[in-house]
Parts: sequence; C-alpha cells; structure tokens
Amino acid sequence: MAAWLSWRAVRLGNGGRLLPRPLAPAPAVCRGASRVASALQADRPRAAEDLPRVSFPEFIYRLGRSHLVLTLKGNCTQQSYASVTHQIHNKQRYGPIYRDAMGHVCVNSPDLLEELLRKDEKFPCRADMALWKEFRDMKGFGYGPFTVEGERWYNLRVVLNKRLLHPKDSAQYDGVINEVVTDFIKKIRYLRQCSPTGDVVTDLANEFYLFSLEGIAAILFETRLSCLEKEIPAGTQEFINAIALMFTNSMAAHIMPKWGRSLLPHWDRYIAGWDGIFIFAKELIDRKMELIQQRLDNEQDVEGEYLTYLLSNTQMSTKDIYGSVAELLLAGVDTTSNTLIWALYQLSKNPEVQNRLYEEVSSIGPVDRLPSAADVTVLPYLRAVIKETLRMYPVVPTNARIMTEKDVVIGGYHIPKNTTFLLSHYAISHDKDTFSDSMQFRPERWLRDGRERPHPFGSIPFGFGVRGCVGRRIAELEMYLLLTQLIRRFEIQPDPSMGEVKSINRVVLVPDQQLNLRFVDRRRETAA
Ligand code: HEM
Repeated sequence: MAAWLSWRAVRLGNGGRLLPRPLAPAPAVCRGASRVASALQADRPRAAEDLPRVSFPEFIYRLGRSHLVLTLKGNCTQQSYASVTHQIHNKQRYGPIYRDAMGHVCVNSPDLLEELLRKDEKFPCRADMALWKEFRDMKGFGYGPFTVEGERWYNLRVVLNKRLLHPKDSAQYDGVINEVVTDFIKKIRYLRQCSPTGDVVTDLANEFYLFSLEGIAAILFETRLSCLEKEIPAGTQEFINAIALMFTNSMAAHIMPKWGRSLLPHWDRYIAGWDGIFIFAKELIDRKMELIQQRLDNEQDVEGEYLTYLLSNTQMSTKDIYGSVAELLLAGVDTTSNTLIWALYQLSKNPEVQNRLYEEVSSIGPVDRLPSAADVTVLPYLRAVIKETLRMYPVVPTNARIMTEKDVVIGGYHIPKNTTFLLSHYAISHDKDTFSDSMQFRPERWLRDGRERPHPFGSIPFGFGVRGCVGRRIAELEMYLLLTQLIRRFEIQPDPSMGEVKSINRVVLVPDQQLNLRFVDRRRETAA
C-alpha cells in the first residue's frame, strides 16, 4: 500500500512557494543538532531557511549507494528506491528537524512529531494526490479516503469509520476472518508437505499477501476470492497483477513530465493497472447491488456487512462507493501482510518470546476452538508482539503532512503553509533515547505491568488523529486471530538456509530477501 504516503510527498516540495523572510536574525552557520537546539531556545521562531539541510550531492550519493547495494543483492526493482536507515543517519547528522534535498521538512523525534501532529488541521492533508485523482476523473469514479480532501473527506470518514474503526463494530468480523485463517492454515499444511523436509514454507511474503487480500476482500465485498486455493481463479489473478502493475509503474508515472506519457510505456501501464483494479472492484460491487435490489423487490430484509452497509445504509453515490472500496482494498493488503511476515520472522528468531506467546494463546482453550474478537482483547502479550513488530518495522516508514491553512511553528522554526513535512517514523521508533535496546525485539516493553511507558509518539504505526488509519481495528483483529491460530498449532523456526533479513523501503517496509520458515507441529496439538 501507501505509495501515496511518500511518493507524492517526494514530489511536492513546499508547493512551489518561496520561503518567507526570516522572522529572526539567522543564526551563525553551523550544522545539525546544535543549530536546532539554538532554535528551540530562541524566543522568536527562526526561519525555515535556517534549518540544517541535506545537500543534493549527499542525497544522490545515498540514493545511488542503496540502489547499488540492492542491485548487488539482486533485489533492485523499480520500487526499491531507498534504504530506510538514512533516516537514522540524518538524525545523527542534522538533528531532530532538518530539510531534505527537495526542501521537505523532516521531523525526526517523538517530541517534534507530537508537536506537529497536535497542531494538525481540522481536515488534515497528507499529500498531494493529483495523479490518483487524475485516473478517477478520467474514468468517472469518485474519490476515496486517500484522494478526497477537506470537508468532503471528513464527511466520507464519518461514514467509513462507522463499521470499521469502532472496536465494537470491527469485532463483528471475527467469524469471517476466522474462516479465512482456517483456509490459510490448510494452505500452510499443504505447502510445507511439498518441501523436501516436510516443514518448510518458502516465499511467505506471497502467501501472506494472498491471505491479506482474501481477508480484506471477505470483509469489504462479503465475498471470497479463492486466493487460498491451490489454483487462484483467473479473474482474481488478473486483479493481483493489476495492483502490481499500478504500483510498479507509479514511480515513473509520477516523475515523468506530461509530454513523456505518450513516449514511454509507464503511463499506459499505470493506467492499465488502475483499470484492472477498478474493473474488478466494480464487478463485485455491482453484483452485490443486484442482490440487494432483488431482496428489496421481494420485500425481504437486506442483511450483510460492510458493502451492504455502504450500499443500503448511507447516502453515498455508487461512483463514490467504487472509489472508496478500491482504496480500502489497496490499503488493506501490503500493510497487514508485511507486518505478519515480520512478526513471524522475529518469533522464529526469539524462541523465548514465542514460548511466552504460545503459553498465552493456549490459555484460551483447546486448539480446535476458534478464538473470538473478545478472546484476543484479553491477550496482552499477543498485542505487545504486534506492537513491537510495528515498532521495529513500521509498515509505513515515512508518512507526511501538509498544513494548508496557515503557517506553523515546529521545533522553534517558522514553517510556511503548504510545506511538506516528512515524518521519519522508522528512525523515531528506533530512537535509543526512547527505546532501550531499540534494535532488539522486546514485546515486554509494551506491557502495562508497572514499567515506565514509552513516549506516546515513539511508535505510532497507524498514524495519529482523525486522519489516522481507518483499517486499524480490522488489521489488528486479522493479525491477532491469525497469530493465535498459527502459534497454537506450529512452532515457527528459522529455515537454516536463511541469513539475517533486513528491511528495505519499497514505500512500505519489506524484507530484502525471500522469507522461508519452518512450521513444526506443536506436541500438544490435538486438531488436524
Ligand atoms: C498493519 C496494518 C496497517 C498499518 C500499519 C496501516 C498504517 C496506516 C498509516 C500509517 C496510515 C496514515 C495515517 C496518517 O496519516 O495519520 C494509514 C491510512 C489509511 N489506512 Fe491503514 N494501515 C494498516 C492497515 C489498513 C487496512 C487493513 C485498511 C483497510 C481497511 C487500511 C486503510 C487505510 C486508509 C483508507 C487510510 C487513509 C485514511 C485517510 O486518509 O483518511 N489500512 N494506514
């Protein structure tokens, strides 16, 4: 997901606006943290030009180096454009607030992140979504939660939040998620049987991708896509290919000037990708509309979950429903799938954590009793495992905000409106001052057992405030239910052929290599 979160931001700059005159005399020329500290101490805010700035040659050098490393590892595609550790390096070199080579203001400490997000506007703006809007305008589709802005966005969120975000509402999806989890476990058993040792599942990223797609589609469309069958239906596979086509050509489509669109193939591929996504979503929505109409014609009650709610209980137009459902679907796949990959990877490397988790999830009863949403809310260690996974691997490593209404003072600097702020979530959640042993997987740090709580803005993987993630509750439920079922049945062990897996930034944080793990049956397991 989340191409929208940072690619757009990379292009925006400060909206072309010239920075205003300094409000206070410029400080002596010095770099990095000491300069920021002097701004923080100043009575009056300093000008944005006084912020330390990453030089263009340095930016190019780092970009080139990370591409070279990934290329040498055979892992450089159009999407892998930067190592995420540059955030940590930049903080060490420039301090907690600085400008990058494009002029965006990078916020890189929990305190400044809190200061910025608490000053967010009534209708927060994440980034310019011009290119996404262009497709929707071309084809007559409405805007979804990522593309709509201002009061219209707010009104849309009121509708979308209702059946997704409130814990009580999201809990109703545990039945449908459990069905998907059960099929996923069958698939895992089948796949490991196919391995020479009978217990290794290879390329887990692909399997979790299919799981997440099946799960989110089951919730949104109230329809199973059969992603977890041995043979994926042709239409579903075309849809998966369309998502990949759109994302792999997004970067080029963003960078190229309009006149280049007819000369290079990327624009047409980008549009073809969106077409595939919308054709698929539209077909499923249209089918549901027909069913609802039939029931209404027969004077029967209309029952169902999310799509039925959107179609029959809200004032949304059909074209807006197409737009919203497509965006929800896109946002709901890479995010949960990558988080699950990282969770299993860390559990395989930390058997003592896995044992503690196993003890906890076993407490809910026999392995063949499906866990409910209510069960998982009382499993603090399970929740801590997911929280710690998202701290170490924030799926969206860089988020963005633009203050569109007025200038803002952050960290003692006066930042003009329409400047893009890049929020360095990866570095912030690895900050040694906030998290001791910040490179270690320590779920305990999140337990409410009397220990000191980490800074509330140290790790905010779902964002913050009214524009925060709308899918948070169902993503958490999916991850809790899947982990509960997996850990009760299997001991997850590293595959000896695998070395250390590092994260790279492909807009979402992904492993730098294929992940294979061993799924070994637990001795206490009773169900088949
Ligand atoms: C581990 C799972 C997930 C993570 C870590 C995650 C993270 C995020 C983050 C960081 C944002 C930006 C928030 C902000 O700017 O303050 C976001 C927005 C969003 N997410 Fe998620 N997400 C996840 C799963 C999902 C799922 C399953 C869905 C779909 C149901 C979803 C739908 C959305 C949408 C529609 C937005 C845009 C909201 C808006 O602009 O109003 N996300 N997500």
